[in-house]
Amino acid sequence: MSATNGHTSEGSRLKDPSLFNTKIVVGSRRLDSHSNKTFDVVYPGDGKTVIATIPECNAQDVNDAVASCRETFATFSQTTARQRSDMLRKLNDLTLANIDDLATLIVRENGKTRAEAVAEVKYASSFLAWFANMAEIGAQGETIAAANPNMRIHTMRQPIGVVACLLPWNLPLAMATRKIGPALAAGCTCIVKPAGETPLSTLAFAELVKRAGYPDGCVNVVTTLDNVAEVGKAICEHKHVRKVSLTGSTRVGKLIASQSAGTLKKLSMELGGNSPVIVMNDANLDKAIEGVLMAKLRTSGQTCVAANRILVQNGIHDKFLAALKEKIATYKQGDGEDDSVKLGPLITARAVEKCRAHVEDALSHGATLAYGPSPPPTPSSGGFFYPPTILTNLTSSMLISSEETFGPVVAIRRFETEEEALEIANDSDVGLGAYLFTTDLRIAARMTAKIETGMVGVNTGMLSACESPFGGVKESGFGREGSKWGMEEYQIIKAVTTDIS
Ligand SMILES: NC(=O)C1=CN([C@@H]2O[C@H](COP(=O)(O)OP(=O)(O)OC[C@H]3O[C@@H](n4cnc5c(N)ncnc54)[C@H](OP(=O)(O)O)[C@@H]3O)[C@@H](O)[C@H]2O)C=CC1
Ligand SMILES: O=C(O)CCCC(=O)O
Repeated sequence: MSATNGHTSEGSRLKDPSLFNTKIVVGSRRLDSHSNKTFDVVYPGDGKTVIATIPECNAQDVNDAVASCRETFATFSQTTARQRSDMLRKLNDLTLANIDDLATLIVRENGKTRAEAVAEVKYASSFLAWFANMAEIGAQGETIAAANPNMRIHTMRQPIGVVACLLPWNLPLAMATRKIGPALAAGCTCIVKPAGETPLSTLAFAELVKRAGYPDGCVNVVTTLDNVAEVGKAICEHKHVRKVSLTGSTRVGKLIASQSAGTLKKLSMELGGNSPVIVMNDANLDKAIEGVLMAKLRTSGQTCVAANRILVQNGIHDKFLAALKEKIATYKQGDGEDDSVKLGPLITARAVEKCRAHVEDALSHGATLAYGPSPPPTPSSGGFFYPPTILTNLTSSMLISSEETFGPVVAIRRFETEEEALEIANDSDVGLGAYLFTTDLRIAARMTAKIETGMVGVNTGMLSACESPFGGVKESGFGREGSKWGMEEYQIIKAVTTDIS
């Protein structure tokens, strides 16, 4: 890669440069990898500036990190739920106190706009606050009415052990706290692997974990880009890792599941989506446009709940399209630090290429380009940008109907009846999010019950909140994050039976 090496000055962008960390975390130590190799983190906004050089880990680094997590688990698992609640509150205070620096790191490693990065830190913080509250509530056991009068049965909830948190690059800090927060609340210790593209916010967060007073080894971090196959396998096959939580693609989810089978780990899989949006004739047009743009363009279209197939009923189709074109034209694309910019770049040149391939495939199968450049642009040297694009006349035969695009491409399909919309929406191997716009409560009640996804937004383009269970069905995975169920994923239920005769 041709690169401008700018990372020596990168830390000076932060108010607290000591949050700019480029070493892995193993217990009290900040280390290079056993491999002595490194990889570069590149700023997606120009596609060439190297903002950090990070250790390329191998299986030995994983083993060291797990050993440290295991050693700490012996004592950390014995802390009280109230102590863990207090520690998480302190960690949340530190996260919010460093919101500007964390947002800067997210803008630089991911490319999203500063407003989005600040929103992400707040979202990340909400999981810490939520699980600080849940630490005590979620630790409660139950008394069971035993059939045998001589027996007393009660349950206790205990931390499952060392957990692995495998993070995506699209919301690097929020997905870190959505996993690390409940793990620490439950009394687990964590080996965290951020995505290779976005390790900096995780490494900064690990420093805050230390400052919050957590024992060394509660949160260890290993980093990799090119050696992810070896590192991922070492984590999944390690007998002392008892649980893996992944947010990533369905392809990688299947790999992790098969690699974890030999040690029968508990798994949480938050995988890819292909979210349908259904806009009914009676929808409030302003709300539908606002919701579609939110669901489509957040993080430049790179979320697993991004609207991928926009199904619009015939009676409102043309009005909807005209309003959408007008509104999308106001989305300025560019450098995330520019306040007037609403859309940042994509994460890599590969992501730009995926958008181009989806648009080209749709056009070759009869779609119409309603908005955006023609021909579809290829990755250029000026950053990983793909311009906002609207396609109409989407059909099932197009790639975009079966694969998430992960970019700012809005693909619209007409439908006539409620049944037809449901059939198209459910014609997918995955089922994570779905959105419905209607002002008729009867339609909403019927359709939300029949949509095959883990989450449905009605008259909103935003499904995500720390208090709401996040997760999917079908090949979007299993397990729920956030909410009152999120901590259970990191616990075992132990039943204790006592003979009192
Ligand atoms: N649900 C979600 O939030 C996400 C969905 N995706 C989907 O995947 C598509 C492709 O994106 P891309 O980044 O290439 O996706 P990949 O499937 O290559 O990677 C997704 C994540 O899994 C990690 N990973 C890859 N291989 C392994 C492995 N063998 N063991 C453990 N972890 C692994 C990656 O880490 P690393 O970056 O270090 O390679 C990354 O964090 C996107 O267009 C999108 O559709 C992608 C990311 C997040
Ligand atoms: O998997 C993702 O894309 C990240 C989660 C998005 C969200 O929480 O809204």
